[in-house]
Amino acid sequence: MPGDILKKRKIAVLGSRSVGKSSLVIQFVEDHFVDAYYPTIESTFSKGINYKGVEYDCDIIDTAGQDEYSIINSKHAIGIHGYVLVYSVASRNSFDMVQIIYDKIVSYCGTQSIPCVIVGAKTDLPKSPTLRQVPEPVAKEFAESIGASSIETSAKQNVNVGKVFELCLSEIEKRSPRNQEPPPSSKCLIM
Ligand SMILES: Nc1nc2c(ncn2[C@@H]2O[C@H](COP(=O)(O)OP(=O)(O)OP(=O)(O)O)[C@@H](O)[C@H]2O)c(=O)[nH]1
Repeated sequence: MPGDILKKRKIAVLGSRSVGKSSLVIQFVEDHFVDAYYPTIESTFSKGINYKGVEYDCDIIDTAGQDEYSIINSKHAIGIHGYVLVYSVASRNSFDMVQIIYDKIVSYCGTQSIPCVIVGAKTDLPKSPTLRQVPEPVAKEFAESIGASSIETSAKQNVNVGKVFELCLSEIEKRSPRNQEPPPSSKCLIM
């Protein structure tokens, strides 16, 4: 049925190495925390997400950690509906990397903005506020500047994990054509 096809969503999770992308996805899909570190090549997980009463069949693509030399290619763009860009609140470099990745995706896709959630992971890690390298308002300001949502999470303590994917669906649905107001010039005037 055409209605079923519309409810399939693909979400790509990107960020620097070891920021907690796999842990976030595994906590969400499989309900447990992975303490060990296994660098990811690429894995796709499937999960049904009920958002605002609608069931979405989501493919969540957990990608390999990126650095400034990594290249965005078609698998990061074609068929992807929304992005989860992850940094660690204990690593300023990983936050800078999120901004680089965002610019690369926008430039690869040739659009002005993309449906995206900026995620500050590992909030349980800085044992004192002085060990935190990315203050929440800084990330919020960046997210607002690009029209994205932002949230902080701990996969270890299962804080805000489900919220990440709800926000991502919300960003995707906000931009879906049927939720857009037609531009004023194309509005029909019934006489
Ligand atoms: N304290 C704490 N550690 C975490 C959290 N999330 C992930 N980690 C740890 O950070 C390490 C890296 O986590 P991964 O989820 O493998 O990171 P990744 O971003 O998928 O790494 P790549 O595959 O290299 O890109 C692991 O040892 C995790 O246990 C968290 O919320 N809190």
